[in-house]
Amino acid sequence: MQKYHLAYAFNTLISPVRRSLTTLSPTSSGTGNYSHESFNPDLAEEVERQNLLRQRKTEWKRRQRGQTFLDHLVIRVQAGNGGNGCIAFHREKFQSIGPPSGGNGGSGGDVFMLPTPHLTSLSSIPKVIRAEAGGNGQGTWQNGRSGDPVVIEVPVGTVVREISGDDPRRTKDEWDLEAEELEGLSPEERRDRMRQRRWVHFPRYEESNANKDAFQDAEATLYREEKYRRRARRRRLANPICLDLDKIDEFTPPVDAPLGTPHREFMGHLVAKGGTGGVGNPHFYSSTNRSPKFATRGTQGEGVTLSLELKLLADVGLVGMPNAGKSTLLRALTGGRAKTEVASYAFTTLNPVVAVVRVADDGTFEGDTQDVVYDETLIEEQRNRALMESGAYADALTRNQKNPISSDDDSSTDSLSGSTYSLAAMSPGHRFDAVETFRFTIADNPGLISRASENVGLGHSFLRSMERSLALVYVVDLSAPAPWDELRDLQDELEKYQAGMSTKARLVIANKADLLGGDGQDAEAVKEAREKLSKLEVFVDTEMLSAWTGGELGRRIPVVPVSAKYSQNLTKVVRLLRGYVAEARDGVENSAIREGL
Ligand SMILES: Nc1nc2c(ncn2[C@@H]2O[C@H](COP(=O)(O)OP(=O)(O)OP(=O)(O)O)[C@@H](O)[C@H]2O)c(=O)[nH]1
Ligand SMILES: [Mg+2]
Repeated sequence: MQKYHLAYAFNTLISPVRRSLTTLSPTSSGTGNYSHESFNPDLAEEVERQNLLRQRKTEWKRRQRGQTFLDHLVIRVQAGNGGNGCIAFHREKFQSIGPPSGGNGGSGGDVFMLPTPHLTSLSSIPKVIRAEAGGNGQGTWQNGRSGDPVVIEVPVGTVVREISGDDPRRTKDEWDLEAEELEGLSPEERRDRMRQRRWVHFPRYEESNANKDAFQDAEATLYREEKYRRRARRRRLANPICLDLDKIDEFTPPVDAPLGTPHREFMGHLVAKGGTGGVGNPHFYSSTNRSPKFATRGTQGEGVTLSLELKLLADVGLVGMPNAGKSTLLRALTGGRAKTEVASYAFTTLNPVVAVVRVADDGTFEGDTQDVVYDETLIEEQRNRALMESGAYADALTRNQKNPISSDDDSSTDSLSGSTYSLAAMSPGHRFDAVETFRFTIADNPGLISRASENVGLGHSFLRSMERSLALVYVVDLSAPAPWDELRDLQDELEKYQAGMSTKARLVIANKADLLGGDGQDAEAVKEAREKLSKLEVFVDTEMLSAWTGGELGRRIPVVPVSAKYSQNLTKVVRLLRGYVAEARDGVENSAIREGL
């Protein structure tokens, strides 16, 4: 109970400025909706500044304690420039005046983006990525080598959007840079600059080249070709990159491909194309120009600014206030395998953690045992250390040995509380002997509090990892004085993040039910607990459902009282979740088939 108040004390920790601002307007519900009379641009600016500061602090908090989880990032990608063409003339013994022999420049490296299943965070992606430039052409018809492509590996579930238009973060391309450079110059100066950017001349031949018809013809052709490139660029700008990398694409050659067709590795989605190489002087050789002394430069590779957003793909997302017991629940549902921290202070979990729930045909799941206690991780560690020092593990079999821990000797009694702790809970043994027939992923998330949309607490940006979940589950603390208020706030915050998001909620888990009803002997306490639960059910059935499109959904949200710490009543939770996930997956598959048709 004390923890609960602590969490709420956090909620009320608002800066004096914030407090003065919110009291200004009667219409303010914390979303910046100030009434017309009290609107003051200075104050609005101050609110925005405070919001930004809080947002930065939130980001900072989420990267604390060596956590390398990163779910949004802006990167600059620059494809390689094309290499320049070469001006050379062939020379060999007894042939002092040979034909032009300059090689072409190599093309610049492209940049690809490839979804990879083994990544779970964007933290390994550098902020600036450059592909290699193509090599310059050389004498004796040697073409420059092409620049190596760069493949950016991103986690599956990343959404890539190009930052375009007038956004100051957008990278300027070669046309923008040239337009800037030419601004305010006289026509002659402009022509000279444009020539410098496009042509390479044989040493000391720049002047004479400019006066030659052959060069002027070549220049006219080059500008004509440039028109196509400008048109292609306009088309590109009108269609900024938008990729949803939610599945792993693989390149498979067609089944009827002829034998010996090279199997190319799929490198991913092209995000920036490398520049093309310039042409060497043999390209300009003709009957009227036997010794061309000019070649073209390579073009610049495409440069794009991309915003990456990681929307983790977990089937089920847990939503709850801090300390509601989401992390404990995740550990209980996964047989202790989920590596998520549990502690009695608010905002223990700073970033989403995804784990797998394995279910057998008869509805049992991995870790489906009632004699395991999932305590706070620090306490478990201390207990574990004490057990190890006392030699309790000396005879324990390793998990690779068959039947790792027998049910008779896998528990030891805690002398302080008298409760029984299984060794299996402390060293998660994979005791799931039944045949797994269904599995789904579940994501534990940081706590969501009211006013999270204003970046109070950890903000609500982590909800992006739940946008794609097939089902959402509210986790509330049943021992709290008014769990229905928690639910109301959670629903509000989900809606503020994305309208309609709360319609994905399928289940309300009333956790910490073990704290109610006393020891079961006190009839009064049991009655009180029952009343509280039924009040919560009535709230969910009436107020919460009516908030969703006037209750049109026609779906009831069950309220399940559980104790995550003592693994009580979790089989029902898993059974329900399994049903929702299977139903949603079928729906997704059917719609995919419909779209395919
Ligand atoms: N008695 C009891 N305590 C529980 C239960 N579930 C969790 N707790 C305790 O509640 C506290 C908070 O649990 P967490 O799992 O860290 O809660 P959380 O929702 O993940 O909290 P944040 O990560 O801060 O958002 C811990 O001290 C847990 O031991 C339960 O079913 N019964
Ligand atoms: Mg947690």
